[in-house]
Amino acid sequence: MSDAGVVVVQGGRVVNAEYSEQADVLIEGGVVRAVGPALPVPAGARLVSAHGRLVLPGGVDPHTHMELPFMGTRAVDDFYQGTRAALAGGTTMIVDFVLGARGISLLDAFRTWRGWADPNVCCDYSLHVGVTWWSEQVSEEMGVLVRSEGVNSFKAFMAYKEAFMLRDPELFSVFRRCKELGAIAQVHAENGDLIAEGEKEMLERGITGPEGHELCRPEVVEAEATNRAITIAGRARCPLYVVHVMSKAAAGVIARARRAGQVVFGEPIAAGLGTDGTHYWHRDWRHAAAYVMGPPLRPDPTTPGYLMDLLANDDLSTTGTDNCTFNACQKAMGKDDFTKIPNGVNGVEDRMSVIWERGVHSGKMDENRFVAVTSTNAAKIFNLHPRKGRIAPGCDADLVVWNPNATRTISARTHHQAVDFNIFEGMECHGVADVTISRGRVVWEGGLLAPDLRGTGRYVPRAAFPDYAYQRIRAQDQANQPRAVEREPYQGPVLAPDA
Ligand SMILES: NC(=O)NCCC(=O)O
Ligand SMILES: [Zn+2]
Repeated sequence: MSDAGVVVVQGGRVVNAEYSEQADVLIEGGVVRAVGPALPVPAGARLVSAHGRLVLPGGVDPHTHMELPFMGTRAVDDFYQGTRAALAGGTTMIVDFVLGARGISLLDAFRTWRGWADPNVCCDYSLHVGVTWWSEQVSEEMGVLVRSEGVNSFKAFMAYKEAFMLRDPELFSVFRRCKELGAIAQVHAENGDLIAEGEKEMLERGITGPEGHELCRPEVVEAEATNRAITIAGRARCPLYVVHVMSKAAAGVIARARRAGQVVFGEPIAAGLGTDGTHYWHRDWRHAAAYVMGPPLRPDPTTPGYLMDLLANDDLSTTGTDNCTFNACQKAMGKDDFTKIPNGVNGVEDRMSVIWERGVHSGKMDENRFVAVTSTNAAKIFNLHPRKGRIAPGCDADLVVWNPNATRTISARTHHQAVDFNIFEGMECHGVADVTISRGRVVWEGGLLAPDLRGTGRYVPRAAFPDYAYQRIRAQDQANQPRAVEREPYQGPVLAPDA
């Protein structure tokens, strides 16, 4: 099942973000060579039937945290198991985050993450880099990362006060540096000071369970920070990408900014589109703790549908997962104090099916919009397009034979992730990956993963100044240049300042 020679995907409906067509796809050497009706089949080619199926670009998950060291432990889905699971769900590329501690060289942290990922990834991957502190050194290293290491996106945190949080002037400096370098600024938008105060208040009130996690960081805490980040990025005239948009209020802030012409992109995640924060009030502590992530899922049950509406109409742009998984014993580090529950949930395996079910099967978006929000838009924003997120001659042969009529029921008992819980447990989804092809190899077929996938993925460098973001930024800079007013010099008396 894992041959990487010539493959012909026959008889499917090829779906790109702009249009769909009935066509075969000829793959050779890991690259799409031809797309068209009734293509001649080269001798010895492997045939993959897509009759009655859709052929989609493989999913690009722009937000994962495989084996992240975090909150005193380490995420259990590592680069191997996490990317295997991605392939089983139809995702063929992830973009993970380098997150070094304060004071750590960004370059050293980047090399550490490459060391973890390169020998283990089962699909292609790239790396955003977190800027968790600010200095001349950080500024210089951002330049090296862009020029020499193929990084074009940097994430700043407005939360995690004791660990990663930056203050407004630091955010401004990071965003300005991103602008100079042609990078995309990313932000985790929550007000870290208010969260810290809220945590104290909840614990003082005797609220120690997972519900305290949401109560101390309600929607307004996310919306305020989202608005502040957009304001600061606007002043830095830098494109901004807001990761994990979890609330109606924050999504509304992004929608308004986009309608006012700002270059800002919002990323809801599978968790926020597929489930909600009522679980924090579940009587079973382990169940409730499994949903703890930041920003939290929202208890308003209309939130997932609302976020999907905004995703469908382009107020929101991409979908990630923030996949960052912890087992029961790790979550139990916070059994007496919700502030110690490691933050994070699953999603990398189920994102495509959850979005198909809630987005396409529900009638909110069509198959082309599905492709846009699961691969193409992320590929455009992070300068991977058309290599990723598109099926056309010259593109990487990362694609999925998608069965829109089949269903599967999500469960931790059957998923391929390392984590012992699934936040979508019991959800029946239409939309199933029948076959996944990664770098021209059939890696998932008939419910089985190829056995020899470890280390077969590659690091994908990304060039600076993606047109999708920077064309408009350049034009706006040109159009909005501040100009001094030409005046006759003032000729009147001038008061001498007091000595
Ligand atoms: N989101 C979350 O809860 N965990 C991963 C780290 C982060 O992205 O904030
Ligand atoms: Zn994250």
